[in-house]
Amino acid sequence: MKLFTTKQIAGIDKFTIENEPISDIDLMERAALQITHWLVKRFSTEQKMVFFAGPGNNGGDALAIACQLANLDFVCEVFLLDFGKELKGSPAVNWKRLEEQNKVKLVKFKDESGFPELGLTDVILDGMFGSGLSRPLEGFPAAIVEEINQLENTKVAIDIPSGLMGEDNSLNIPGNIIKADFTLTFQFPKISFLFPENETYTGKWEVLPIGLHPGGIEQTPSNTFFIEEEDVKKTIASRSKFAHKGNFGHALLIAGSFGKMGAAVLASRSCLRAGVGLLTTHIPRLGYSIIQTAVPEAMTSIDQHDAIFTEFPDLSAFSAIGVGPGIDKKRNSQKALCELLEKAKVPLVIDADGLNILSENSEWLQKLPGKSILTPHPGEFKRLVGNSSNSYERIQQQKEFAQKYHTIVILKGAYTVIATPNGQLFFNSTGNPGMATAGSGDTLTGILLGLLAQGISSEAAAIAGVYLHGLAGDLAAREKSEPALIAGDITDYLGKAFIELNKETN
Ligand SMILES: NC(=O)C1=CN([C@@H]2O[C@H](COP(=O)(O)OP(=O)(O)OC[C@H]3O[C@@H](n4cnc5c(N)ncnc54)[C@H](O)[C@@H]3O)[C@@H](O)[C@H]2O)[C@@H](O)CC1
Ligand SMILES: Nc1ncnc2c1ncn2[C@@H]1O[C@H](COP(=O)(O)OP(=O)(O)O)[C@@H](O)[C@H]1O
Ligand SMILES: [K+]
Repeated sequence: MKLFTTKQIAGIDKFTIENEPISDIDLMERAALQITHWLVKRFSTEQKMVFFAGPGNNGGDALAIACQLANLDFVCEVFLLDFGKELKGSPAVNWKRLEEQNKVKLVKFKDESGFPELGLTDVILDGMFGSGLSRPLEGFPAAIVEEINQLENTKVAIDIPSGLMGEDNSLNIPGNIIKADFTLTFQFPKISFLFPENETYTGKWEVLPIGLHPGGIEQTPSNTFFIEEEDVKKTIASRSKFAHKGNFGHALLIAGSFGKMGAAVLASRSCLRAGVGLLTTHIPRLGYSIIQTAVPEAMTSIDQHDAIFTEFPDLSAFSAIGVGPGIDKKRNSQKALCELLEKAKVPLVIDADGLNILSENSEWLQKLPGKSILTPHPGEFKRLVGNSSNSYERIQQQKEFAQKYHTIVILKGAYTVIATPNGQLFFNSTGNPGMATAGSGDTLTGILLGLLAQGISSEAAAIAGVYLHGLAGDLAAREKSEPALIAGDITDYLGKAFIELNKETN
């Protein structure tokens, strides 16, 4: 799914109005109805619905929802922020409809002194500002936001919490943004919802489709995407009846050191489960019996060193190479990594200590084989790329880095972001907080390596790998719970993730 800026979404709204065609007021009614349905399912008519409406279409939505709910026997009150200007267009039509309906208490107020007393169970609907917000809130509307944020009542934001920008909030004033429990957003997730620091404003968010015109969506260019099932299905081909293991690549994984052999085991297992034909795991001498026992399907390549990575086998047999999980950063390992970068002719997946070594030797980044994949978590990213003051800035840095070094950067998190060398960004839609557990990054490295080794392009392997990793985590969490989920479960559920992906195709 393409993701758009709020400005682009306004353009798609306009396109829909002109080309469906549908009147502005009917589109607003359709959007409002989606929210009304959601509210009716969640709340009872015993709870009063208190709306705060602004001067634009977001306010217009609030008025339309109030009208619809009142017709369904909900007690509603509307408080309209009065900026001294008459309402125009659809918001004005909806205000008139409410006056004529005569079921909803309507109040206009100009300053904080007009702020109402609320009952404990009243639900607050925030329809003050939506995607038309042009600058951070200040003065009267900011004071109302502050009052609302102090209340314990359940708060539902219409389209976007008032005060929050759809993309860049670096210059915003944190106290002047509504902190909602739920945000019901129209048609597309707003990009700012995907950043961890904005969870406090959006609460749980849901996308409600409002039937925007497919032609408008198609013709609006975007280089930012939300990864969904259909983006991944096309990457995972079904196997020929006559397939043999030689058809699915030979991966080399360099992982583990004394005390960290688990990383090599986790990554090896998930590489195999991702469907690779052959896997050779290169490990220090003392890890030999561990890997042979824990992962009998893998062949081994044994380092001359007992405890760390200092050399690698002849590379000619391998279709992709993974390096980093648990390798430590000793001087000889650094040297070996540098040599690997110089000799490798196939894409690498570099994770964990592999990335930390690169951070300490940034001039080696020039040596990366084209279309290699780097998988930093935010701490590794900071060491590799530098500081950033917020997530929006960080993904700009990520984009530049991927372009500069012609590499794919996977910044791991709740909404993992993939940056490609051609300037595109892909946000992942799967995964859960149960995956915040030791070793779950190692399993991702294994999956990426397994896909890459099968000849899947680096971009497609990154997108599919991240999605499948999250999906396996989601399926595992369903049965194991989030707290009890451990990294190995992700690997164990990878099979179910492939089946789930296939299910829809048939
Ligand atoms: N036909 C459409 O375009 C649709 C729009 N929809 C709704 O319309 C919203 C966007 O509506 P609008 O473009 O009217 O914008 P908003 O309703 O978000 O706000 C625009 C108004 O707020 C004022 N404003 C902006 N920033 C301000 C600030 N910092 N302080 C004080 N005033 C400020 C503007 O001057 C303008 O009067 C969406 O979020 C969504 O809720 C939905 O009804 C779906 C259809
Ligand atoms: N809250 C979360 N929601 C979804 N996925 C998560 C969450 N927390 C962590 N993950 C995923 O788990 C993995 C953690 O990787 P990493 O931090 O490298 O762990 P480790 O170093 O222990 O292997 C990443 O793929 C990340 O996207
Ligand atoms: K809002």
